[in-house]
Amino acid sequence: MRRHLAARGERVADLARLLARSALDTNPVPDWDHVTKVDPEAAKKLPLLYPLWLSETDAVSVGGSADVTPENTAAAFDLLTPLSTPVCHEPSGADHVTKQSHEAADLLLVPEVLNGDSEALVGTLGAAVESVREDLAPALIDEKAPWLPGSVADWLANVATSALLADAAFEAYIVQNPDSAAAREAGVGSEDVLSPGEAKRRAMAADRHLESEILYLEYSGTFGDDEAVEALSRMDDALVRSRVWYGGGLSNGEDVQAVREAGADTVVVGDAFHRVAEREAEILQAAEERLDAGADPETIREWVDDRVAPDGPGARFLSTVPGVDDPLALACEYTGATVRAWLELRDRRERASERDEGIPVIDIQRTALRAALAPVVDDPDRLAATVARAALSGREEGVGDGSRGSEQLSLSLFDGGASH
Ligand SMILES: CC(C)=CCC/C(C)=C/CC/C(C)=C/CC/C(C)=C/COP(=O)(O)OP(=O)(O)O
Ligand SMILES: O=P(O)(O)OC[C@@H](O)CO
Repeated sequence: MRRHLAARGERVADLARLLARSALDTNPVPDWDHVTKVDPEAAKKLPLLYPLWLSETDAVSVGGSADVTPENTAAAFDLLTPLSTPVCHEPSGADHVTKQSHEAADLLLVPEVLNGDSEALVGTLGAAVESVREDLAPALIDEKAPWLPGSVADWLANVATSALLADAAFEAYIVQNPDSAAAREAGVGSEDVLSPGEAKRRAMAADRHLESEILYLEYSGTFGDDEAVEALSRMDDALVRSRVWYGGGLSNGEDVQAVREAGADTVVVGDAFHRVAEREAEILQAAEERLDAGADPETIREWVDDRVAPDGPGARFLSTVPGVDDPLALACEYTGATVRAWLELRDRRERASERDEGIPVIDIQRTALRAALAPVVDDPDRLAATVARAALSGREEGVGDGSRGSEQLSLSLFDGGASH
């Protein structure tokens, strides 16, 4: 009888939780399964056909804790805004939010670190709110309605600041790898790492008091394993509103499954994505030496299949995406398309140089690049032009049309080869 009652009590509790989490779900952050974090610093490269790989993820988040600047953030947004996938902005410095980032991002993610120094909890946030209220918002109002009287413009800037904060999603971070750049940035030392019970209690405070849209368990660079699973399991029953995100060291399906089963709503993958670009640079360099520009797709495909391994970066990244059934086959397909597109772009660039056109112009119509991108975005012309322009741009310069140069692609046509 007691067992029966206990079972009934559990069912009622489950139902209450379900109601609290679904019917009454007021959290504006979508319940994404998989987010890819793109670090804008130049050392973190993107695969040439990054839109293909990113078409598998539910959302992209632009941000990093070291060497991020307003300029490299803007350059990353230039590459990513033509994607059909939502793109979030996760600033780590007060000056990272600019007019351009504000216009480009679908969602602003605001980190607040629960186990770091007070700078990382509210200090940087305070500086950012001040800069939005006193600089960014007045500049936006002035641009849209320069004729408004000063007092009205000031009132509107106040309203705009509140709107920006109301639309943002706050991330309550628990930073658990003291050896990471994120921990250094947030003042988290080894003594600040939380036990699963402490993590749960701070998560409950963030959920119910701070009303954080996201509770982010962060092991940046290393997999949290049993300790992370334990913390997530404890949080799972305890939170009512926050989405639970896990990030750190994910590069295979088993680890993703473990943290999702423990209660992570969303997994975040960073390094495993950037490693795809590192391997790609090697493959493309080899392709330049071994394959003709006019090699047929079948020959390219066979050549690529010999070089893409089940434990290589492409298959590993894709194995972190729930719903990708055959990561190796997809990695071979995307790498094959990349080799084709790259050999063709190089060929077109060489011909343009032979014609001595000064700044080489590549017509993206009828290219393998455009054909590869067409199935994954709404506007393949714009995206193919963006990718070709980024591949053509030098390390520091644009291509003479006012666009910013990009240092992020795995390789550059400007210096005639892979950048590694
Ligand atoms: C614009 C508004 C309203 C607010 C922004 C307020 C800001 C910038 C808060 C940042 C506070 C801060 C310094 C957080 C540091 C922790 C952090 C952002 C970790 C995430 O870094 P990752 O990019 O995940 O780490 P890795 O670079 O190690 O991958
Ligand atoms: O780079 P990794 O280790 O995948 O970590 C992802 C993310 O949580 C970092 O903020």
